[in-house]
Amino acid sequence: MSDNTSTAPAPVLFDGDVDVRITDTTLRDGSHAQSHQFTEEQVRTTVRALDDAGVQVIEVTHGDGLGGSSFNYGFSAVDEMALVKAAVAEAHQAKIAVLMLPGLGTVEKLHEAHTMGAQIARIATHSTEADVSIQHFGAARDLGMETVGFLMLSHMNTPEGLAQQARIMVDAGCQCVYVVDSAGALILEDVSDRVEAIIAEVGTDAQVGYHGHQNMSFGVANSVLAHRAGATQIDGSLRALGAGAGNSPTEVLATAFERLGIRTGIDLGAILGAAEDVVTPIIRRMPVMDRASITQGYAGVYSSFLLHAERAAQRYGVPAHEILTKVGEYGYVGGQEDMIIDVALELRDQQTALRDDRTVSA
Ligand SMILES: CC[C@H](O)CC(=O)C(=O)O
Ligand SMILES: [Mn+2]
Repeated sequence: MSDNTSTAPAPVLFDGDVDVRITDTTLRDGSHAQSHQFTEEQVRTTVRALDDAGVQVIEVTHGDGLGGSSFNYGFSAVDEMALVKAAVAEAHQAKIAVLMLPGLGTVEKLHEAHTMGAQIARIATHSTEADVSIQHFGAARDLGMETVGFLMLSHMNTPEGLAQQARIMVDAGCQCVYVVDSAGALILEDVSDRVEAIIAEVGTDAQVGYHGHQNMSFGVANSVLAHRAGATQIDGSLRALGAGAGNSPTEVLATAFERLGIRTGIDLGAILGAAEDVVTPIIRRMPVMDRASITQGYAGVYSSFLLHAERAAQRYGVPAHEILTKVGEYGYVGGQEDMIIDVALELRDQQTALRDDRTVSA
């Protein structure tokens, strides 16, 4: 493992005078809403627009991270390494980040992405499973990459529990730990309490970030509170393009932070243009707050389960929001996508039994 102990000075990661660094994930989390069908040309134009607007980090990979292109998660239209390479070629000031889930993505894939020019490795685990990321942080630091840790479904752990998980990541070489509201389930102090707890644990050993989803419409407000609590890296997505009801819109984050006098280094005119003129025309499915996605926020269900639930709903003739409610009750987490089918079958059987009862008693 690499020599990156928690006694290292706080990482200085930002270029220029910014108070908060925005990472745009249109080309990664947004890939869910696009059913992973981004073309190389779409990646190039989006990166160019984000880079021109002054966004410092742009994430590019399959929606489920490196190695996500598969039967289970959906095949990408274009190999993600080609997309990473294209993004790197278009970015003049922005760094290209890749995300990986240990187990789905491998260290080998990380090496490949680094060879393509990716500079930041974002390693994601469930909010109670940080230990599975240890070797990946070591590998990323050995490659000289900047590192970010994603504690997914952060609502499923307490602030103190999350802080302990953050410590594991930081000791492994993570330079910024994110509170990841994968379900859009956190509301205001739920976020700031978690950010504060992590800061209390990691101090100056690492930064803290926040990644929001819009299922209950709190992405931007939560981001502001996260920043007030000490978070210095915040994620967004143009036009909110992302899983579930989408992510905190990058263009709104930039506008709101500017109004609050919090410097992001982003040019407002340029980012509004990027959202409106570059990304809007290519969107296949605009993320919306509807019955299914709001249910996800309320029930605390992983945002990227939405399309899986909708497909199962169609196939087995049961409502998607009912599937998602049950998935929330059972506490399924990322990686358990196949259980959505089981839930749909369970609901279908219940429906059939109810119908049969009615027929008998009629
Ligand atoms: C693929 C990892 C995951 O979807 C990361 C993320 O964006 C989230 O949990 O919200
Ligand atoms: Mn997400």
